[in-house]
Amino acid sequence: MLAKELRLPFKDSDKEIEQRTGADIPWIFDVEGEQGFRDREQAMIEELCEHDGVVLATGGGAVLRPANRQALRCGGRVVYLHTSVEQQIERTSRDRNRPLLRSADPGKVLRDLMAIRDPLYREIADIIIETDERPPRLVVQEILARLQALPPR
Ligand SMILES: Nc1ncnc2c1ncn2[C@@H]1O[C@H](COP(=O)(O)OP(=O)(O)O)[C@@H](O)[C@H]1O
Ligand SMILES: O=C(O)C1=C[C@@H](OP(=O)(O)O)[C@@H](O)[C@H](O)C1
Repeated sequence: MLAKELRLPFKDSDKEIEQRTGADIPWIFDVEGEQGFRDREQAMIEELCEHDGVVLATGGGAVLRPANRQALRCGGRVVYLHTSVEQQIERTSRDRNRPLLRSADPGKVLRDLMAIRDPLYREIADIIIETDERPPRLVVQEILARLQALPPR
């Protein structure tokens, strides 16, 4: 939706990894482990951040590696779509495609992940937007307005 408004191509790093490997992400986690997936993710993010004029969506763990944070910062503006853990639990409860959430207590996993990742997202974000109880259309409008208000780099 954002890419359409900005008239830019949209890239999803997870989808690109799946297309290139011909395997889905749960399969990559099963066969290569999380580190194997993270290596593929890092290579993909470094490649995609070199493109100009692209809206890039990453997986939620992309901020973990310093190399990814640097590539994302250098590549353009970074927007952190903040969602409370309560909403994350609700939004992911019917989704079986997230290997890290295959747990007896996905709420605890999400709380633990958020404690580690939230400061990392904040470290690199140019813009932080609250998405709880706000439809995607409003979130996109706010991103557009806040991008326009940023001083040039
Ligand atoms: N602002 C929003 N309001 C309601 N539901 C949302 C909103 N943003 C995303 N969702 C839903 O939450 C789920 C996870 O969103 P997704 O974009 O896949 O997150 P991520 O890529 O960060 O894992 C999807 O079902 C999506 O439709
Ligand atoms: O949070 C994570 O570490 C991950 C999130 C996933 O992407 P989404 O954020 O799109 O679910 C995907 O990259 C992989 O399963 C790891």
